[in-house]
Amino acid sequence: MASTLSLLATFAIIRSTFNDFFPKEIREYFWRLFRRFSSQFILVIEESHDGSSNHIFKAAMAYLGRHVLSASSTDGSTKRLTVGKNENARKFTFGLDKHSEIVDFFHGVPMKWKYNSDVNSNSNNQMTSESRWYELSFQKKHTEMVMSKYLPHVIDMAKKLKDENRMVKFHTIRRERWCTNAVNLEHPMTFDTLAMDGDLKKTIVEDLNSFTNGKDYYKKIGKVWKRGYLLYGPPGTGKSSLIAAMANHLNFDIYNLNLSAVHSDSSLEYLLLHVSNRSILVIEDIDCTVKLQNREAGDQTGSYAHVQVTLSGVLNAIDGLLSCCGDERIIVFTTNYKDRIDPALLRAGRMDKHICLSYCTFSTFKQLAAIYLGISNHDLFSRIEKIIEEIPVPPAEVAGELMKSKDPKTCLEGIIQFLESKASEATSEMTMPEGEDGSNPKQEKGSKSKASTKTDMTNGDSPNHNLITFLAVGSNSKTVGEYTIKAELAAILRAVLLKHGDIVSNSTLNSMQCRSSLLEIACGIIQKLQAAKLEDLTELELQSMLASVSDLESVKLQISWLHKRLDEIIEAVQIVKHSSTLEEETRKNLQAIEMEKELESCHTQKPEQQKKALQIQEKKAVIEKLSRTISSTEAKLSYFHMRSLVDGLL
Ligand SMILES: Nc1ncnc2c1ncn2[C@@H]1O[C@H](COP(=O)(O)OP(=O)(O)OP(=O)(O)O)[C@@H](O)[C@H]1O
Repeated sequence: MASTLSLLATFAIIRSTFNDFFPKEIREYFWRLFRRFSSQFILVIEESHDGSSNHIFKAAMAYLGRHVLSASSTDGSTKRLTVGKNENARKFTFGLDKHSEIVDFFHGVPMKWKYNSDVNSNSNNQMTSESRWYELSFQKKHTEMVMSKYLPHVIDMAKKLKDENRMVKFHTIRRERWCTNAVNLEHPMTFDTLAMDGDLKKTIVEDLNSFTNGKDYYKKIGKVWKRGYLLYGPPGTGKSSLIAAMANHLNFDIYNLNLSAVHSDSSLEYLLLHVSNRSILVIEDIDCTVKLQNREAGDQTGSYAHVQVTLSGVLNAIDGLLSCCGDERIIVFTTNYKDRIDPALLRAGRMDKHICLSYCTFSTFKQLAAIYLGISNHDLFSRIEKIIEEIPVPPAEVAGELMKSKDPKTCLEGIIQFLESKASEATSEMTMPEGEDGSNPKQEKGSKSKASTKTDMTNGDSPNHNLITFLAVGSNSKTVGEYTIKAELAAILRAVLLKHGDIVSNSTLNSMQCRSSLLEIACGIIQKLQAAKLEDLTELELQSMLASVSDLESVKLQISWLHKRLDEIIEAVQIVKHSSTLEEETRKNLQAIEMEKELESCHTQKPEQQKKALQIQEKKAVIEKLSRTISSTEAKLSYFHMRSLVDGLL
């Protein structure tokens, strides 16, 4: 490379001497002659091409913008560069100044770039336009390589640089359309400042990187280049922060889709068709949209009655044909209550990764202390470790406490005080009498205790490890055999073990605490069924129970009998729904017969009378068929109407 540079420098000196001694016309004659025999090739890349802007010119501008600083000048002279930054760019952009040259080495081959510009003026010597072009010169023998490799490389790199340098935008909805003026997302959260347990952060980053580098892979397997993440966990555990970190890491825009601001599936469709590639579509608090299913079934009551988006509209957005209209897209659902989400949304292939964000563990606390106070250890850490593992406190609350003082000792003492007061609150709640349903009235519904939200990341295809529930062993717990379980469920567990044996003995979870938790979930489901009548249960509730049972089965709990019973109950609930439709149909047919009869009596002409009589006969046949279906569905239902939903299970 050094010898090439000195050659270029010598060439430049000869050229300048030549310019001093010969007039322009002679110089140009010599240059033409020289070029004819020269082994050099020059590509002229003009700003516009065939009347529109030249893609290669723009790419060259962006590419050289990055390389000008490190590239060599052709003759060792000072490089003249331009520098600028526009509002939507993250960094400065550099460029070659007029008539400047640089050499870029591609696989060791020198590529000489020169930037030119010329002002076009009219007869009054007024400037009308400016022509700009690059000259790329290289040795003729490299022509093939330049065309097939170097120019595509310039274009690819330019695209990457442009993506890297653009500001991340945050798009919101206004009147069922994306706002035209998206704001810059200046959220400072990155994966460096996000505190997370164990390897979870590394796993997420690797997953994102392999997704963005996976264009060819997705093409090869015939799958749309998109990825779905479900982020779940209690409030303040970092779901929104994780989304911001993802967007900053990938430099992807965020499209915040607030479903309650969308009033029809067609508006949803429109919005999704106008989400750009390389973006993250966020649907927060998806558990609220579970109501979608009820709306489909005609439930227009409640706080979601005004929302018209249906479940199938949302499903179509995730994995229907609509989802194919775009590339390199990420869809993120967030929820505080995973168990309230419609199981259809969680089915394999829809949400590829389920990420649980949990309460603050000691490891998360240490990361937060390093971020906020810049300390990796302190004498007070051991006290914090003891308390923090015992109580559910979201990272957001710990972060709030860490901001109260910059002095580590004062701040950590404040945190200890804060955690201790939380612990004493929790103790007083534990000793309060339980509500009718056995729940602690003070504890937020759906929230789990600490161990139940242990951070984990599971594949959407194998939902399981999020079942571990923390068991408060105390006055509310009882031991049945080797297992400790909520006192109110002890009788059910005893009956289950008696009838089905040790259903947890083959479980993939080994500790007694985890096994007890699995049994507690199963018994909780049985308890709900035991207390309910068929008409009390919605299909949604039952599907959610079924999802939990499937999760339990995936960790080898032997409860196929409970699975089968839930399937039967769901079928019965569907029959109830169906039978009311059948009854409605029968009523309509009866009404129609009455009308036909009246019309029949009005007609004096025989053919008309015969026609009406025929129509009446047809309607009667339909009614007969309907009543046969109704009585067979009633027979099926009577099984559950006459006995408990768990009859024969215990
Ligand atoms: N894991 C974390 N690491 C660092 N900071 C965090 C973390 N979790 C929460 N925080 C801090 O708490 C604030 C609130 O957290 P965030 O909004 O991300 O929680 P969330 O889970 O999205 O809550 P919600 O369910 O209420 O929307 C963040 O702005 C951040 O400062």
